[in-house]
Amino acid sequence: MTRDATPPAGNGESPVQQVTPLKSLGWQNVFAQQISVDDMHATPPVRVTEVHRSGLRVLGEGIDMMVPPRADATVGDWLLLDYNLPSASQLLERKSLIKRRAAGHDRSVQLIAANIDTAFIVTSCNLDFNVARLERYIALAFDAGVTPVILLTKSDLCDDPAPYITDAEAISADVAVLTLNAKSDEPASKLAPWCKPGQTIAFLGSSGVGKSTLTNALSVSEVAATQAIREDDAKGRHTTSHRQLHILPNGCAVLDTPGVRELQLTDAEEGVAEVFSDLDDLSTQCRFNDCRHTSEPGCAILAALERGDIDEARLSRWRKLVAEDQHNTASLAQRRSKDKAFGKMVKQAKKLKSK
Ligand SMILES: Nc1nc2c(ncn2[C@@H]2O[C@H](COP(=O)(O)OP(=O)(O)OP(=O)(O)O)[C@@H](O)[C@H]2O)c(=O)[nH]1
Ligand SMILES: [Zn+2]
Repeated sequence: MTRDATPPAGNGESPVQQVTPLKSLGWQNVFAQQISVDDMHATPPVRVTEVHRSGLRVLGEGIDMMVPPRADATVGDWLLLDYNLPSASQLLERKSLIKRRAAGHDRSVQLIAANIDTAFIVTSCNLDFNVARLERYIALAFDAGVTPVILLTKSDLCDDPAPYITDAEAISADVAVLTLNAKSDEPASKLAPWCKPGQTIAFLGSSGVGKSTLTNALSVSEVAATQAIREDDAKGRHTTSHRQLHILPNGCAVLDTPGVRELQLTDAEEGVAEVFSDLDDLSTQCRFNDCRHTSEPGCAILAALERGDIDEARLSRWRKLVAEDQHNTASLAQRRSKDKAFGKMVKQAKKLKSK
């Protein structure tokens, strides 16, 4: 897969052209192709804009209602609304999906958000800035099929943002890096290339980095609550209570996710390989297929390290991400096979009972 850091091309719309209600909700050709014109009337498309325990809030053309909760849908998803039996509404195939391993002992996958076009990975020009965390978010975005853009906030609060920019730009040639003061009028103009009608964007990052401030800056009205930050530790308090999809005045949708503090990678092997594509390519030259690049003879990675061609710290972050991803993926596989075995047992027990 090749990528570049250029923003999405305009969908042919001119500024004067009216943005339809569906388009401002993020309706695109990839979804339209999944439904016939006749079905558009019988089962109109609706987008999941809020996820609550009691149900999903869906919006469509002239539609704003709650449908029963379902495990297979998340915020950002498109459903073909079945008026008679909303729980039977068809889930449309996704363009992208951000997921993560659920917290706690339950190792199930948690759906975070669907059909995001661009994820702004937000961090500030202060103690929050952490290359390893950025790499994780970027790997996750790549893996989800979402275009990542690094967004460095609070440029006004630091003497010189240049070192942050240099470090961020070194992460991947395929990821654009922006720096701004989220509290100024910069967000609208700097983010404009990605925030077009029909596009869905999201801000990911730690608490207090400015995600709500950015959403507010792009909106006419204040839609997301911001809260004062604790200056001493550069951490903010958690102010986002549930996931929401905000429709901006210009017809772009913002998915405002709760602060994802401890992001774990799940099945993100491809994303990790993309962020570290140089190391991944190099590893194909190792003598052994299953080389762990620790002490194996003929290891191309270790040879490059010795020559000083690769950065040791970056190599160790790569190793850590690969290991973490393998661990999470293995746990999931284990759980799935356990579930399968249990299902089989239940089936057999039922069979025996009915005999
Ligand atoms: N000076 C300055 N302050 C900023 C900037 N971005 C955010 N802030 C301030 O930082 C604090 C936290 O910003 P929020 O937008 O609430 O952060 P958040 O990422 O939404 O935080 P959570 O909702 O907890 O995830 C607020 O007081 C903002 O006004 C910036 O670029 N410059
Ligand atoms: Zn090797």
